[in-house]
Amino acid sequence: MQDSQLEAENLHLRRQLEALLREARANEEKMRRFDELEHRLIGARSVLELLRLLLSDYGHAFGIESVTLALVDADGETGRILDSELRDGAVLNDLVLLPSAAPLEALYGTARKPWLGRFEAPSHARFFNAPPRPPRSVALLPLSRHGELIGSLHFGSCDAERYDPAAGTNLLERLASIVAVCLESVLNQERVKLAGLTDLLTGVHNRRYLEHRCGVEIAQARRYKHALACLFLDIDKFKQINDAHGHPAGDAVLRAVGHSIQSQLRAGDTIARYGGEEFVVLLPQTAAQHAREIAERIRARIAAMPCTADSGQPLEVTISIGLAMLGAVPAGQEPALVAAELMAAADRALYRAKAGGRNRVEFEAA
Ligand SMILES: Nc1nc2c(ncn2[C@@H]2O[C@H](COP(=O)(O)OP(=O)(O)OP(=O)(O)O)[C@@H](O)[C@H]2O)c(=O)[nH]1
Repeated sequence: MQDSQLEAENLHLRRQLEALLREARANEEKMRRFDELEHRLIGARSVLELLRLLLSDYGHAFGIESVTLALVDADGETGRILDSELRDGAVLNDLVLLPSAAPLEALYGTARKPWLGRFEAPSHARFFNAPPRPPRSVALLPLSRHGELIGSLHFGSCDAERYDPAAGTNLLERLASIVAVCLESVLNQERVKLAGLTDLLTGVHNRRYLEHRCGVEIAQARRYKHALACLFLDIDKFKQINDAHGHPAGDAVLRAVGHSIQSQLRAGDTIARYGGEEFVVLLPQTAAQHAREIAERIRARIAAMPCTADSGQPLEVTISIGLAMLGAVPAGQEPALVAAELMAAADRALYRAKAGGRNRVEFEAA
């Protein structure tokens, strides 16, 4: 073989070796980033921290244009957990809550393996929440725990070749297992936390949560000079309902009233059962006139709400509402004291609503 031929071959081999080394280094770097993210996922302390890592940091670290997540939420509990975590009506656009696992079962079949390939709008679009540009290739990862599909993680790329059906899926399967365990763990933690702050009968928050929330809302209202309205709501002649139709009928009325009030509030508002047949609502960033309208609407809806006892007898359910607005607060005043005064003012207004004939709204400046 001639020297020049040997030299050319040598050069070619060297280039090949360099390319392999570059690829090995890139893979090593990818593994390092993967390990780092894996550690952060495992260390996530709240559902929001975990979702941020997955839906935002993961895409940035690996240059993935679109990362979305679907979670099965059959009883609505995950939605409630997220509502209590997300403040001021914030939403997570890249998260879809599914009322059942059926769409995921249809997607993954019994194999429940990651699916890699071209984006197919009819079956994949619902998992990508209308991104600015539809992805060209996707990786769809089933998330299972104890044999049940609990969700699905989706990566979308503008590069049509990025997620190749022939590529190995070991790393993605490992990621899916870790994400499923982490999600289950943080959701369980939040469930326990929420249970301690929820009224078991009505499913709305309890007084303990209200006291904490009221402090937060007052601090925010003072810092940003926002209005804060407080409603004290009490079911009228509730004792008569219990006495005439029994305690279970009374419980059903409490649940229906709690549900009706909640359904009329915005995501950033707070409703809590204060005790017995009393509820408190906090309306941040709501001026007096608007708060009056909301209170009046809640009152009217409940008065019109169809309610029947087990015997089939119609029940007349009405509520009285006291409304108070957070007034000017002297600097340095204890938030707990301010909260107590605000609720006391709403309670005084409620007393007047009762004395004035019930099924009405009364106002009192705090
Ligand atoms: N069913 C049921 N009743 C409850 C619960 N908690 C408190 N109560 C009842 O709520 C009733 C409250 O009665 P009162 O405070 O006299 O008030 P009221 O009959 O609503 O009368 P006004 O408020 O003046 O219109 C009592 O009979 C309590 O036993 C509960 O969790 N379930």
